[in-house]
Amino acid sequence: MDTICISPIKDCPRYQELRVLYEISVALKGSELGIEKAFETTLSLLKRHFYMDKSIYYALNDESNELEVLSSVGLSKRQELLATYKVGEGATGLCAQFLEPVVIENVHQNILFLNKSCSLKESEISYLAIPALSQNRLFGVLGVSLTQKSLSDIEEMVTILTITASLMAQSQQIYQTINDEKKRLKEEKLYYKEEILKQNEIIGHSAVIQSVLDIVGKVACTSSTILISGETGTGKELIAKAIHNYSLRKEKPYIKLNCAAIPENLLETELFGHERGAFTDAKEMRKGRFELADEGTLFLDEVGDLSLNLQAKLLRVLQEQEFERLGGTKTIKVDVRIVAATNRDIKEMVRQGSFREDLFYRLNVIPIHSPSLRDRGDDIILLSRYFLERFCRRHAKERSLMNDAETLLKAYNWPGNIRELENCMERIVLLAPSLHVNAHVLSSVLPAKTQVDIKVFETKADLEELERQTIIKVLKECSGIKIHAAKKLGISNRQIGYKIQKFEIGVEEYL
Ligand SMILES: Nc1ncnc2c1ncn2[C@@H]1O[C@H](COP(=O)(O)OP(=O)(O)OP(=O)(O)O)[C@@H](O)[C@H]1O
Repeated sequence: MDTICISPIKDCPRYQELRVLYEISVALKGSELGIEKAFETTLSLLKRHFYMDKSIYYALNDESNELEVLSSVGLSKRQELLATYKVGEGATGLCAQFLEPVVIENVHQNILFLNKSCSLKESEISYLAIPALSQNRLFGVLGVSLTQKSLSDIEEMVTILTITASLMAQSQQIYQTINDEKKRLKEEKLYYKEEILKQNEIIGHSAVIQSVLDIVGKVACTSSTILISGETGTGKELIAKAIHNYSLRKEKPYIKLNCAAIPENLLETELFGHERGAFTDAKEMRKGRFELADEGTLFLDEVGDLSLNLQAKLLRVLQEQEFERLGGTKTIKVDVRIVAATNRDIKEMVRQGSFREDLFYRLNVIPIHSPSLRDRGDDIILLSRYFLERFCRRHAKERSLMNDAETLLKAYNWPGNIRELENCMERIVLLAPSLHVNAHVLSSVLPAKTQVDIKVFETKADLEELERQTIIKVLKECSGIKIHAAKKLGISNRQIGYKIQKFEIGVEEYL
């Protein structure tokens, strides 16, 4: 009987080469996680399979235009450092310059083989330098030293090494892209972190804001409930964040709920969450803000807008720190610090019966009043400069306030407080036609009814008149009490006394 003898495919030399290339592609697949290990495995596979003396991958340093060893098998660390080639220098450099393989058949007799690493051995015969290209761009050079035992067909070897070098270049390209992206994201994260920190900074030297910060410092580390009152835009939320950031809960969640921004029928779900199927649209269970804020701080903004029904529910949570999700029966216990805020006159609401007295006392354990901007004296200037600088940076512009503009800022009433000032400074940065912003330009970005007649600011006398008017206005507001007016204007008692005398203001009129 005839027997058919098929030689095993493993014995075929082509099979072995393809097998090595396959193993190399597998090794390089994981290179986006760390290129060193993948390249080392690749170079080891080449060295072992083709009986090479050394296999080296040089990466092109775009800045220095030099080829530096990224990975090698057969070189010591010191030799790796020595083996740096300029583009065009020696066989490795020429390969990078002409983007073509360079073959040195006898390394012992060829001046192009520079042996900068001082690692040449007797057993080495030839050297091949292959450009590592990806999308026609040079990423490095693959250099190998062949021995007597290495494959005899140089052309075949060049083909295999060209495929390998191209795979290595592709891996390097992917790795570099991922690394560049990671670096960019890291820098961006740092930038936003700093921006957020800066935006949370409470700016102000006035006595009124310093006393607020004093209270914040004292109560932040306790778990007491805090009620922040004050006009809109005075920084109540900023104070709430500062309380959280200075507290022992700072690593835990800070959750905000604006009670006025959510429709009454949804507010309960927002606060306490709901079980699956609690109502038609409740496809999944959802945690409410109380649960999300567990171990952290819950900021209830515009708490004065809560309905009486929800006030009763809130009171229960505050008393017992427990509640049930909508449609649920399980009682959930939480440890939440409440900071509430309102721009309404809550005491008046209690008197009128629209706010529960018991809830008011529960919330008002530590009252903090956020002062209006017009009561912060020179903080107006401090804050304007701060916002101006911030928006200049953001919009890459340069603007500065002239003296008459700053005087006008202090004279203006700021009904929208710091938020209004902030918006005003952004408008100035975007709209002011020139670097130096004067009162005329400033008045054009303030609300129409407050715009100041430009003529007022034509001379020094005009400015003094504005100052006189401002002092009279504040004196009237303070019923002629100089010490109060001085505080409000952010000047000393002596200064106000001097100005009253200078402008011949009859204080008695206002007493
Ligand atoms: N002292 C301050 N320093 C720097 N920025 C401030 C200061 N106070 C307030 N701001 C800024 O003013 C804007 C309004 O502040 P915030 O939202 O905290 O006011 P609010 O009193 O909570 O307003 P509302 O009552 O309308 O909710 C924010 O952009 C905030 O960053």
